[in-house]
Amino acid sequence: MRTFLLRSMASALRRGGAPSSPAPSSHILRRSFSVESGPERKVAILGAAGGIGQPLSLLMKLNPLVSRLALYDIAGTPGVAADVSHINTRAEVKGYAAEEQLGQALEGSDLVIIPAGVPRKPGMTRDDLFNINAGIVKSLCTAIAKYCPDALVNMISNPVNSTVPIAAEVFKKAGTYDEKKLFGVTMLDVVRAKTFYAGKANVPVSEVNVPVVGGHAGITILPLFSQATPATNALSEDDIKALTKRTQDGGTEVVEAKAGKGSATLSMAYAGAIFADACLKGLNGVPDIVECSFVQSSITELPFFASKVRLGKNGVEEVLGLGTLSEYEKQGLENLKAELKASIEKGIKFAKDN
Ligand SMILES: NC(=O)C1=CN([C@@H]2O[C@H](COP(=O)(O)OP(=O)(O)OC[C@H]3O[C@@H](n4cnc5c(N)ncnc54)[C@H](O)[C@@H]3O)[C@@H](O)[C@H]2O)C=CC1
Ligand SMILES: O=C([O-])CC(=O)C(=O)O
Repeated sequence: MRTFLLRSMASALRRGGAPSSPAPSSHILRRSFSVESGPERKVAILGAAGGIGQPLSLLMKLNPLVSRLALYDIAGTPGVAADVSHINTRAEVKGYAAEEQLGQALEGSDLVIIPAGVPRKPGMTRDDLFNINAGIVKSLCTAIAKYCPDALVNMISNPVNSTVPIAAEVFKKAGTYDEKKLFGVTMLDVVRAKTFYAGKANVPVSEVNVPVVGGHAGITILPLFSQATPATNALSEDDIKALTKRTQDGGTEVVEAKAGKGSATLSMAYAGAIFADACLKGLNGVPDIVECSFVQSSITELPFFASKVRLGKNGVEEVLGLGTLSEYEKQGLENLKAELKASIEKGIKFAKDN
């Protein structure tokens, strides 16, 4: 079944003179998002009025798998919720503006997406956000444990390498931890790796796949271009090194370009919406949904690690292995472990001490 959204976008394009069949944007959306509806699914976005939260709220409102959309923020929610609620798609939108409404926002959620917290400014690392964002994530996860302990959680707030372990500890303390349900969103690294690879290898970007493993900060981001598809012989070792560095520094590239006005928001909202869609498809029993995410893992000696993950009715169905790595990638894997381990331990210690 095509959604109203797809039909109306297609007809809008036709009105604008674009070829009537196939409509390019409906094609794009078909590739990126679900076009089927399905069972009732409630999604809550915490931090919904922020730079990521607003476009993410829009994209989740366009997703036909969502029947209820709860938008929560400590500032600016009513305006965003009223605005998004006028869009004539399936999801019924409600805004929740103050801390005492957080419980209502969360109750009955199947999926909670967290882009709440401060973003970087030029010169900062993601870890510089720890002092503020750790406390925000901890209090939001405490509420999730209380009001929707069975929901899947998509953690966007940085530093992801620490905020995911914080969330795990909070859930453990509350007795609600299920490692299958907690995801660090590293999808933007995949989105970037695909875009940069397609440009350099001169292959159609819509066909590209590149796994990105490790974590979500600097050298902990490890794109596996040796496994990129479609494969190409056109790239030299130097090209691969440059692509790897650009993927690792993608966030900083945006922070610098925004020159003090925040970090990636639009591309992150896109990546977050794609990942949330994959989680919902998994919950709905769609087979063979595989995306990269930072999850509890035993594929290396580190307790959390990003890799390909098969999604299913309970969240993580299977954490997939790393596959065959090139010598350069093997080195990258060894190089990232110390930093990733320290970030994970910092998150665990914070949650235990606070
Ligand atoms: N995982 C990833 O790949 C990426 C992660 N990020 C991270 O996402 C986070 C958000 O970034 P932006 O949206 O650009 O920031 P922003 O400052 O534009 O928005 C953050 C929103 O969170 C809200 N907020 C703060 N404390 C809250 C609380 N206790 N409860 C609910 N809402 C609260 C604020 O009111 C604000 O609306 C940052 O930590 C950023 O580093 C950004 C890009 C990519
Ligand atoms: O770089 C940042 O601070 C935001 C982020 O995580 C990204 O864009 O990958």
